[in-house]
Amino acid sequence: MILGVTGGIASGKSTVVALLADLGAQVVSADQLSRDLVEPGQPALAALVRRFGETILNPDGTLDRKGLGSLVFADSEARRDLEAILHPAIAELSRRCLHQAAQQVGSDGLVVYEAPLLYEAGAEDRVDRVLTVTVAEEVQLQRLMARDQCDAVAAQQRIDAQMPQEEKARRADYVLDNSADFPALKSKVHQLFYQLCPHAAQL
Ligand SMILES: CC(C)(COP(=O)(O)OP(=O)(O)OC[C@H]1O[C@@H](n2cnc3c(N)ncnc32)[C@H](O)[C@@H]1O)[C@@H](O)C(=O)NCCC(=O)NCCS
Ligand SMILES: Nc1ncnc2c1ncn2[C@@H]1O[C@H](COP(=O)(O)OP(=O)(O)OP(=O)(O)O)[C@@H](O)[C@H]1O
Repeated sequence: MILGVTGGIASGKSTVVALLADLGAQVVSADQLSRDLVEPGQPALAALVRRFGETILNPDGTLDRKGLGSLVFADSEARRDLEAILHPAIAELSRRCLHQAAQQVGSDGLVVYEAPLLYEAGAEDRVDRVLTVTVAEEVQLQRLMARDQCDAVAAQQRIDAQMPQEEKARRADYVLDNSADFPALKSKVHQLFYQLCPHAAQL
């Protein structure tokens, strides 16, 4: 079974996925794959430089993620161009990684595909079921500002660049709200895991 985990920015996807990994799930992360694809020497990085110019590079030739982020979250046309370059490559690589992970865990195991833009990118067909992680709006803003050390304007721009979380929740098979504390989240994640993998409870 491949479970897609999605949700708004800073909703707690990575936190949920880390808990599932502790329980034995194999994880494929779209965010991580998108980072791997823009390492120096990769064709996607060269395509980004052609579109956005050398100023998106740090002096050592790596991608200036903060700089590119400030650019694309303030300009939806630039964001669409970035996605047109990266999403097809993420799609191809994630399909390969998911296939490999599914073979590794076997028929009783759980593979998790962490993908913030699962619905926006039309990636539902890569997974069997979808879990949306939600969080109260004011908690989301606070957690995002604290984690990324950004102001409310920059945080809100990123939130607004994604499909509303209510829509992600409406489309999902499972919804976990993460507005409360870590122990509350952990208990919800464990419950869901044993529902998805009942055999694991007997181990
Ligand atoms: C714009 C970039 C350079 C900013 O890098 P940065 O290190 O600051 O952020 P990071 O990659 O860790 O992303 C943090 C979160 O931002 C959100 N986010 C990222 N890209 C997008 C996007 N195109 N649209 C909406 N939200 C996005 C996601 O919730 C993601 O989890 C980077 O996010 C990027 O290359 N994005 C394009 C690829 C993409 O769509 N990735 C997200 C899903 S695979
Ligand atoms: N229940 C919780 N209580 C307090 N803080 C939390 C809780 N869950 C997550 N956090 C914190 O909120 C921030 C966002 O969580 P996390 O990074 O897991 O979100 P995400 O959905 O993966 O974000 P992104 O979309 O940017 O990848 C992190 O700093 C995390 O430690």
